[in-house]
Amino acid sequence: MSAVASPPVLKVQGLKKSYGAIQAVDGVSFEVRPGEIFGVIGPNGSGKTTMFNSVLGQISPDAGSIELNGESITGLSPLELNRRGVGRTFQTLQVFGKMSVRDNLLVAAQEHQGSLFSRLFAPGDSGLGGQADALIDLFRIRHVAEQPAGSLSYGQQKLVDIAMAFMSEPDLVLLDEPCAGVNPSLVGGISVLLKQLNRERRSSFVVIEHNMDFVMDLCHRILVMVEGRVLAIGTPDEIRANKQVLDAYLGN
Ligand SMILES: Nc1ncnc2c1ncn2[C@@H]1O[C@H](COP(=O)(O)OP(=O)(O)OP(=O)(O)O)[C@@H](O)[C@H]1O
Repeated sequence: MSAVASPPVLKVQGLKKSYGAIQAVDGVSFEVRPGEIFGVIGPNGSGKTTMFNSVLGQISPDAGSIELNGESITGLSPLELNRRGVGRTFQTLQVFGKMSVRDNLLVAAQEHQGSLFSRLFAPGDSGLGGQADALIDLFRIRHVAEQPAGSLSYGQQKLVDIAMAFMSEPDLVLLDEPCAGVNPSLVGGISVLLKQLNRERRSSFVVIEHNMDFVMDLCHRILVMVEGRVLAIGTPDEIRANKQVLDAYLGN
């Protein structure tokens, strides 16, 4: 009896998005395998965020198809994607400064569960307290859990922000520049955390990041985007040794 291979967690085919004359994403295709940490790198303006936002239902692509675990998710809203097990972080912090760290986590989970008014009311526990506490311990933010998130350092707020994406116990998390603005001393810690989450929860990640050391250390495979197109996909070693990538990006 032959083993049935699992479908890719994420399959993107022929994705296109233009803004007027600017072809921001120009026919991008790739697959993310179950349990994989998949990096996306490329120069500023190469279309990484536009590709991300198209996958996440934030903007409508002009063409292309997107599948999650073998099922089409093309055109689904961010809320529907959350319900299907897709989490995300943004380039900018999404924490509520006046709410405690723990309440930020609870609200994030309630949002994923589809409570549209959850941001308007003080959050109840909704049975999610145990999950929040597990993440608080994993992220080593227990000592600040009851403090207003806005009183934390930027780096600590970034940790809270990342933890929030994991409250819905997602299969797939898309992280948009998790190291942006973070003190170099914390970058290694974020990498360790993401590896631990990947190992223990078996979730797959897509990570956009400019910090090359971080990407090369963290990711199993990396996609290089240039001018809206895929220049290369490969392991960190393959990408480092790729002459086209060196010429177009890494060698600069
Ligand atoms: N809302 C928009 N309106 C018009 N042009 C846009 C819009 N969003 C992105 N673009 C253009 O699309 C191209 C791709 O931008 P995008 O932000 O996706 O690149 P990126 O690789 O994520 O860049 P960065 O690394 O700087 O975040 C750029 O030329 C950008 O100016």
